[in-house]
Parts: sequence; structure tokens; C-alpha cells
Amino acid sequence: MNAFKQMTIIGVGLLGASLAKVCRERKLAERIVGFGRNAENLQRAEQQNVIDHGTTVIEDAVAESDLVVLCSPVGTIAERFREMAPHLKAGCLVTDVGSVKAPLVRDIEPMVPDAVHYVPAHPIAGAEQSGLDAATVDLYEGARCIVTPTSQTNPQAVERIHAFWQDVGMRVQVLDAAEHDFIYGAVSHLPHVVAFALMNTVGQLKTREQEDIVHLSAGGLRDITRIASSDPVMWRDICLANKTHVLDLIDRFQDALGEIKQRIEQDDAAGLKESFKNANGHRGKLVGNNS
Ligand SMILES: NC(=O)C1=CN([C@@H]2O[C@H](COP(=O)(O)OP(=O)(O)OC[C@H]3O[C@@H](n4cnc5c(N)ncnc54)[C@H](O)[C@@H]3O)[C@@H](O)[C@H]2O)C=CC1
Ligand SMILES: O=C(O)C(=O)Cc1ccc(O)cc1
Repeated sequence: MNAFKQMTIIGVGLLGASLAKVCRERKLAERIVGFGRNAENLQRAEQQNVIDHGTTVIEDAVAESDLVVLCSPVGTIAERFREMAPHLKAGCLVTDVGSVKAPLVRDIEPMVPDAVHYVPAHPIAGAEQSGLDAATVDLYEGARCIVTPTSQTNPQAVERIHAFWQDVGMRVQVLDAAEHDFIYGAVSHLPHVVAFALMNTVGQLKTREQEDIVHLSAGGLRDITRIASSDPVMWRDICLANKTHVLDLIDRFQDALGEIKQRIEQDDAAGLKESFKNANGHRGKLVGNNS
């Protein structure tokens, strides 16, 4: 097991507090420090014994730590790294949970001090809820964690961070950051954009009596839009950070939607059936039904 004397979590929300909980339970760190902007949130995390100590002063948060995990929104991670970099001790390992990797690697790698190692990571574990109160000890259990080292990343540091995420309970896999952003743009970011757009389309429609029509829906609308309840700041940051891939994927989605639209317009029953049958096949791969 890969026990650290002290670890710091930057951003004690869903991902950060869940990580603190599992590290506490599995004794992966002797002491857990939380950094955040909101003193009241940190105080509550201390009271709940999620962290040993909370501080809004980044120097105090990281100076004695052997491991720092950045768990704040994607748009804030590089800035937090810049602030903490001069205060990191020699030998400190830094990883993160950001949902987009290439821009973080591009911005952070040039700022990494000598004798400090940054190994980017993305645990594919989460939910549509956010914040300390949504955190659970088993959020990460059995889920995939993508690690995206570069040619400059120290191999021993990669091994230790790999072991850390494994100790947390994750199945670790290495990917190039650019490929990661393409893949998760497709399987995570586009679905969120579609869910937000679908809810905006249907959500504003009213009955003749000016009542919301969503209450009249069957289970399907709820199934397809669960993730439209996700945090707007988090998803704003993800879409802007992964802009190129997200825009390309929206184009692809519009093409697929356009094909269905055209087949309906042209009363192309066979073509329409083909579009839907193809989708059945693709979803079969997703849910493990290849028949
Ligand atoms: N929610 C999810 O399902 C997943 C989220 N992620 C990534 O994890 C990170 C955190 O997401 P969540 O835990 O869901 O969000 P969250 O909103 O629950 O927690 C974020 C925490 O960061 C704090 N924070 C906000 N701005 C900050 C700043 N400038 N400096 C320091 N702390 C700041 C917030 O106060 C909050 O405590 C994001 O980068 C996200 O992309 C990764 C995998 C899954
Ligand atoms: O709630 C869901 O189904 C998710 O998709 C959670 C999620 C959100 C963002 C990530 O980067 C990874 C996982």
C-alpha cells in the first residue's frame, strides 16, 4: 500500500471529499488537509471528520504534504497549481481529477518545480450532484481512472500515482491526454451538452393552460436527462476547456439529427428504421447486449 504522511485536497466538494473519505477509511494518508475558498465548508468537513484540517491559505495547505490532489473545477486547476508551486516540498507528488486533460497538462507542466512531480488523472467516477454533502466513501470503487502522463513525466511518479488510484479502488488505465479529451468529449461531454439542450427545448413548453408539460412525461425523458441536473460551473469549464472536440462532436450530432429529420420529412420509413436499428446496435455495445 502507498501510504502518505500528509495529503492535501484542493477543493473539498463531491470528488475531493469523497477522496478524503476513502483515503481515511483505507488509511492511505496519515493526515488529510483540505484547501478551499469557503471557510464554512472546510469547517463542516472538519466537523464531519472528512479532513483533519481545513485552510483557505494555500501555502499552509500544501507546505508539509507528500501528495496534493487538485479537485476544483477545471477552469481553476492550473491557477491553483501556479499559486501552490513555490510552496511544494521536494518529492511532493501532485495529481488532479479534472475532466479535461490536454489544456491542464499544457498549462501545468511548464510550472512544475524541480523535485516535484505532476501526474494528471481523471477518475471516471461521479454524479449529477455536487458538493461536500453529496460525497460518499464508495464513489470511486471499481470505476476506471485514466492517467495521462507525458514523455516528461517521471516514471516512478507515474507508478506511485497509478498505485495511489488503485489503492483508492480504481481500475487505472494510461492514455495520451489528447486522445483522452477526444474520447471523453464523445462519451461524457457531448451527452451532457445534449441533455442540457434537450431539457432547454422541452422544459420551456407549456400546455394550453400554461402548465409545464414535463410533468406529463414517461420515464424516458427522466432517463435521458439525469445529467442535465449537473453543476453549471463545472460543465461550463469542461465545455470551454475541451472546445475543439466538443464543437466537432456537436457537428457530428447535428449530422445524425439531420439524417433522422430528413428521413422523417421524406417519409423514408426504411431509412428511419435503419437509423433507429443502428442506434439499438450501438447501445447494445454500451450495455453489454450485442445481439
Ligand atoms: N462531478 C463529477 O461527476 C466529476 C467531476 N470531475 C472533476 O472534478 C472536479 C470537481 O468536481 P466536483 O467535485 O463534482 O465539484 P464540486 O462543486 O462538488 O466541488 C468543487 C470544489 O472546489 C471548490 N472550488 C471552486 N472554485 C475553486 C477555486 N477557484 N479554488 C479552489 N477550490 C475551488 C468548490 O468550493 C468545491 O468545494 C472538476 O474538475 C470536475 O471536472 C471528475 C470526474 C467526475
Ligand atoms: O453522472 C454521470 O453519469 C457522469 O457522467 C459523471 C461524470 C461527470 C464528469 C466526469 O468527468 C466523469 C463522470
